[in-house]
Amino acid sequence: MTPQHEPGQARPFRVMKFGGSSVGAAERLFQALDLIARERDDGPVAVVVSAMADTTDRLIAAVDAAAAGLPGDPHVDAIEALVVNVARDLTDRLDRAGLLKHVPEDLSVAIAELMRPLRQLLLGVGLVRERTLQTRDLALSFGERASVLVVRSLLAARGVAAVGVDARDWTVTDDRFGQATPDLAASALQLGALAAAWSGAVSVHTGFLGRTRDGRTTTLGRNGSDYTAALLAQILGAAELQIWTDVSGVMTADPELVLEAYPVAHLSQAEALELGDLGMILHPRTMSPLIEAQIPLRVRNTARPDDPGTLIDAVGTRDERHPVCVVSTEDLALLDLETRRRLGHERIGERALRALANAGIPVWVGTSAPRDRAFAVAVARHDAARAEAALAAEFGRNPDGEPIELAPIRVREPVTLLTLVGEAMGRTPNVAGRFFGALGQIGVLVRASTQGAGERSISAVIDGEDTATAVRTVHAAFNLAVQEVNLLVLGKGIVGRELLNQLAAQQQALAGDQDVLIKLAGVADSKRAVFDPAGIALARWEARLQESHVPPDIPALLERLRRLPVPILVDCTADDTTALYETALSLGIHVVAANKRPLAAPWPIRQGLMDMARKRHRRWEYETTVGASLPVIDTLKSLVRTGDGIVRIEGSFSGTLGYLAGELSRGVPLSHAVRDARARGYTEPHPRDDLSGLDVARKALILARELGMELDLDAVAIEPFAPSEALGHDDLERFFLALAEHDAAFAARVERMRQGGRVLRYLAQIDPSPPAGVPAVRVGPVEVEPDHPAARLRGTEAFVAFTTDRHRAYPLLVQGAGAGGAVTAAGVLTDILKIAMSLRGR
Ligand SMILES: NC(=O)C1=CN([C@@H]2O[C@H](COP(=O)(O)OP(=O)(O)OC[C@H]3O[C@@H](n4cnc5c(N)ncnc54)[C@H](O)[C@@H]3O)[C@@H](O)[C@H]2O)C=CC1
Ligand SMILES: N[C@@H](CC=O)C(=O)O
Repeated sequence: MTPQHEPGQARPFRVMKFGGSSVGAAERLFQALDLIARERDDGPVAVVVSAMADTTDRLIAAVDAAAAGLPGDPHVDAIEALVVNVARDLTDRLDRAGLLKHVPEDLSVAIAELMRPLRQLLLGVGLVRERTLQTRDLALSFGERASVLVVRSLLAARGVAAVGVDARDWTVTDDRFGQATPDLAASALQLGALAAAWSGAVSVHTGFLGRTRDGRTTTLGRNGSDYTAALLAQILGAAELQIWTDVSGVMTADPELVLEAYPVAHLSQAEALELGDLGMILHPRTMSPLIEAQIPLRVRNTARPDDPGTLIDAVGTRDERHPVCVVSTEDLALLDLETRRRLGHERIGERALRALANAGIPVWVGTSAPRDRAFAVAVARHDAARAEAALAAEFGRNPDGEPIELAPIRVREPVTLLTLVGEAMGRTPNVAGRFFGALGQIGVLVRASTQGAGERSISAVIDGEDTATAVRTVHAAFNLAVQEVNLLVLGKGIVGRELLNQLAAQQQALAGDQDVLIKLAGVADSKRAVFDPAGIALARWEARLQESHVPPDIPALLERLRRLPVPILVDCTADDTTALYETALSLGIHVVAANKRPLAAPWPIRQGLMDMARKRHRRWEYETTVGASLPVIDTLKSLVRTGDGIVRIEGSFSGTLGYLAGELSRGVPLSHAVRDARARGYTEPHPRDDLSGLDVARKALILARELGMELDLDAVAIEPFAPSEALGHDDLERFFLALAEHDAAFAARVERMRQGGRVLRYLAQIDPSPPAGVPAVRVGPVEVEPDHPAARLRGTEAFVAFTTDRHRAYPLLVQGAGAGGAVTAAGVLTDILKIAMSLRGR
C-alpha cells in the first residue's frame, strides 16, 4: 500500500533522483539544491545523483588513453595530467557557476583528494595496457562519488543536514561488470545497517554504483542511477520516487521532431514498461522494484519545478480518450528472410531469433508472415552485418542438416521503428486503422508491423527518411483534437493578400466547426520572407514580413516547412516556380497553386512534377488556374475519371477579357478599361499576358493536358485580343500609353459588331480529335451571335462548356466569376481545405 499524505502532516519519505542534466550542468545544481531543501522542509528525503555533465565521458576517455599507451615511461606525467584534467574540469565548472564560494571548505582540494586513487588506477592501466570492464567500472565510480561530495557539501553549506553515501556500501551486486544486478535482500540488509547513522539528515547517494560481495566495484548499466534510486525507494519503503530531469515529464513525442509534443500527466506502470522497452523513461528492470512495492514515480523538470510532470502508477491515465506516446527508434536495419518451402517442424522465426540471441545481437522487433514463410527482424544498424552473417550461417542448413531454399536475405537500412504506446488504445476502436491510415495518407510505406500484447502498443517499421513526417503525422492523428496544416504562402499580391485576409477571418471557425487548424508558418514575396514554425499570427503577417530582413530563400524555407504537420506550399505568384515544386514535392510538401506557369511548363517537366506528386503521395491542387474558384478542373477530372469521352471543351476562360468586352461595348476606351481591370485585380500581374491571349492559352493547355493530350504551349494556336505591336512595353505606364493609341480602332470595331447584332468575345476551344489541318487547341477573339452562350456573359463572368459522350445534346456548363482576388483566394482556400479535410478524422 502506498502511504497516504494527510493534510497538515509532514509528507512521507521520498527519494529524489537527479540525473546528468540536473546535476550535470553546475548552473542547474542551484535549482536541484533548492528543490532538495524545499522537499526536505516537507518531510524526509533521500537523494540519488549521477555524475556531473561529461565527467563519465572524460573518465572513459582517460581509461582508454591510459590503456592505449601514453608518452613517457611509466607515463606518470601524462596520467597525472589526465586526472588533473578530470578534477579541474569539475571544479572549473563549479567555479564558473559561482558555487565554490558558497562552501566553507576548499572543494577543489577535496575533489583532488577524492581523485587520488584514480591516478594509481590509471597508472596501473597504463603499465599493463589493458582495460577490462572491471577497471572501467572502478574508474567510472569517481564521477558519481564526486557528485555526492559536491551536493553534500553544498547542502551542508546552506544549512541542510546531509550525509554523503557511497552506494557501493549498500548495493550488493553480482560480478557482471558494466551491467551488474543487485541482490535485493543483501542490499536491504546493508542499507538498514547504514541508515541508522543518518538520523534525519538528507542522505545523498551515488547512483549507478555497486560492489560485489568480495569488494570489487561494479556499475549497473544503462540508466543505472535510476535503478539505484528505485532500489533505495523499495528498500526504504518510500512513498514516491521523483526523477528530476530536463523535460517536464514523459512527452507525447520527441519534441525535436514534434513541436506540439506535450507532457503526459499520467502513465500506467504497464505503459512505462512498454516505453522502457523502447529506451524511454526507465529501463524495464528499474521499474520492477517500483511495481513490486507499488511506489508511484514522478518525472519532473528541474528547471520548471512547478510543472506537474508525469505520474507513473498502477492506475495510469485518468483521461479515457488520450493521449498516447509516439516513440521513434532510429538507425535500425530490417532483415527480411523468406523461404520458398516450409522448414520442417521448426519455424523460420524461432531459428532466426535463436541465431541472433546466440550471436548476442539484441532484436528490436521480429514479425512473421502466416505460417512463418517469411520473417522480418529489426536490429540496430551497427549490428546489421553481424546479424546477416549469423542468419546466413543458421539457414545454410535445416534442422536435419540439409540445404534449404532460403531466398537471399534482404537488408534495408536505415529504418525506424515507430511505436504508438497508450493504455487508452485498448479502449478505443480502430487504432490500427487510424495508425496505418495516417501513415498511408502521407505515403509512408510500412515495411513491417506488430501489435503488442494487451493492445497497449502498435509498431511499424518505416524507412528512416520518413521518420520526421511520420512521427508528426501519427502524433497529430492521435493526440491533437484538430487537424493542423501549415502553410508557406508565396506572393502577397492580389490573390496572396486576399487569401491571408480570408484565412484570418475564417481561422477560428475552421478550427471550431471543422476541426482544421490552418497555421501560417511562413510568407514570402519577391524581396523578403518571414518564417515561424510556431505560426505567424494572421493579424500580424504583413507587419512581420515588413520587419523581416530575411531574403526569400524558398528552398531553405521548404526544408523547415517539411518538419511541420501537413506542410503546404501555396503559390500565389506568377513566377516560374517549377523548381520549387520539385523541391517541395520531393520533401513531402503538398502544393496548392493559383499560378498557371508550372502547369504550362514543357510537357516532360509538368509530367515529371505530376509523377513526383503521385509517387510521394503529395497533392498538387490547382483549381483556380482555370476560372478562378469555378469548379472547372474538378468537373473535368470527374468526367475523365468516370470514363466519359470528351468530345469538345469550349468557353470564355478569361475574366479580364470578358470584362473588357463588356466595357468596350459600353463605350469605355480600351486603355481605360484595362487600367480599370487591373485596378480591380482581374488581370495578370502584367495585363499583356491577358491581352496577348497567353493567359487563356495557358488555361486551355492546362485543360487539354487533363485529357492526356501531350501538347506544349507552342502547339496552341493563339490570336491575340489586342494587336501584338500594342503590347511591347514592360513599364506599365508606357504600356497603357501605347495601348491608348489603339483605343479608337477598337471602339470602331466594337461599334461595327454592335450594328451587326454581334458581340466581341475571346473564346477557347479544345478538340481532342480535330479535323485535319485544325489545331487541337485554339484561342482567339470571336464575333458571336446573340444566341451564343458567351453573348450573355456579364462583367468578369467566364464559362466552360464540356461536350462529352454523356453530355452531348446539352453540354455541361460551368459558369460564374472568372477573375478577381476574392473569388480566386476563396478557391485557393478551398484547395487547402481539400487537403486538410481529406486527412481529418483519421
Ligand atoms: N487575379 C486573379 O483573378 C487570378 C490570378 N491567378 C493567378 O494568381 C497568381 C497571382 O496573381 P496576383 O495576385 O494577381 O499577382 P500579383 O502580381 O498581385 O502578386 C504576385 C506576388 O508574387 C510575389 N512574387 C513574385 N515572384 C515571387 C517569388 N519567386 N517568390 C515569392 N513571391 C514572389 C510578388 O512579390 C507579389 O507579391 C498569378 O499566377 C495569377 O495568374 C489565378 C486566378 C485568378
Ligand atoms: N487574368 C486572369 C485571372 C484568372 O486566371 C483572368 O482575367 O481570367
